Amino acid sequence: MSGSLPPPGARVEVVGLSAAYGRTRVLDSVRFTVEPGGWLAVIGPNGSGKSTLLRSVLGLQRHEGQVRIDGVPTTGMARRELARVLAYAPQLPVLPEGISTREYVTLGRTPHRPLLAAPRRVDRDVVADVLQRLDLEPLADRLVVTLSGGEQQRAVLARALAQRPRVLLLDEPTAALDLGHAQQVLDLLDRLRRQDGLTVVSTLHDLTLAGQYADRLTLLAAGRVVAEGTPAEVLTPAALSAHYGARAQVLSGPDGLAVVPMREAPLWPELNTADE
Ligand SMILES: Nc1ncnc2c1ncn2[C@@H]1O[C@H](COP(=O)(O)OP(=O)(O)OP(=O)(O)O)[C@@H](O)[C@H]1O
Repeated sequence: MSGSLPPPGARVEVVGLSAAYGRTRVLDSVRFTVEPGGWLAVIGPNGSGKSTLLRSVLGLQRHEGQVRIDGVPTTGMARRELARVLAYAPQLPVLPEGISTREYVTLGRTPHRPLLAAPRRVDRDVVADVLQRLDLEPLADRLVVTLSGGEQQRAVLARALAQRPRVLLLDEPTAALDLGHAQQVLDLLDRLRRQDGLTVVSTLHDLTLAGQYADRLTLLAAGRVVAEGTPAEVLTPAALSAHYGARAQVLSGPDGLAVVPMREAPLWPELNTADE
């Protein structure tokens, strides 16, 4: 991103993070560290606490414990200061009515420009750059609420990237994307972290993509970290069986691991031999 590179990424430390909804505890003493330029994928079955964890890191969710950015607790940072460091792309964003995709993405520049000031040249340049990188130029003047689900997901990511954060928190960034756009988005994030040192923390249900792109995985189950490490250390058939109740093979290839679901063995094998 010439002339508008994000500043180098930051170290993120989460220590003893717990959260509850009412009396129900959904995160229990979660701890992880992501180095600058690292990519941590938080994985785990439905309801294991992944979104709550991201929202807690952002300070959008009441929690106990501490989040530190380059050693500084986020509780000591002003909202605007935090927004210059951390950006977030939620899983189910509520998009504003009546504004174009370009205007929506420009909202990402808010923490960087003087209050109430119109977008400056640098803001317009950054927005044009991310619109182009995410194939959103042809949609830039459409009302953002009229975009398809996958287009809206790219617009939300574009807004987060326009913020030029040092740390990007992504909740299921590829959930609504077709395979080509999922790879385009993940490849872009991969380049940003390798070239510019952007730190990425994402949830990902697609374990093959998690294994290909993240360098560390944290597996949550019922709000606790039950495994952490490299994809090869965490993505084992035994862990997938124990925590997802899934039957899967884990294959290793040049681009990393692939998690291949296995069908249940047929109850009546002779039905599968009809054309033998
Ligand atoms: N606002 C809420 N009030 C009460 N319970 C909630 C609320 N939001 C989430 N929960 C519960 O907290 C637990 C963790 O939810 P969370 O959304 O963090 O899980 P997740 O791992 O992101 O799930 P998924 O993979 O399905 O997106 C779940 O049991 C969920 O039902």
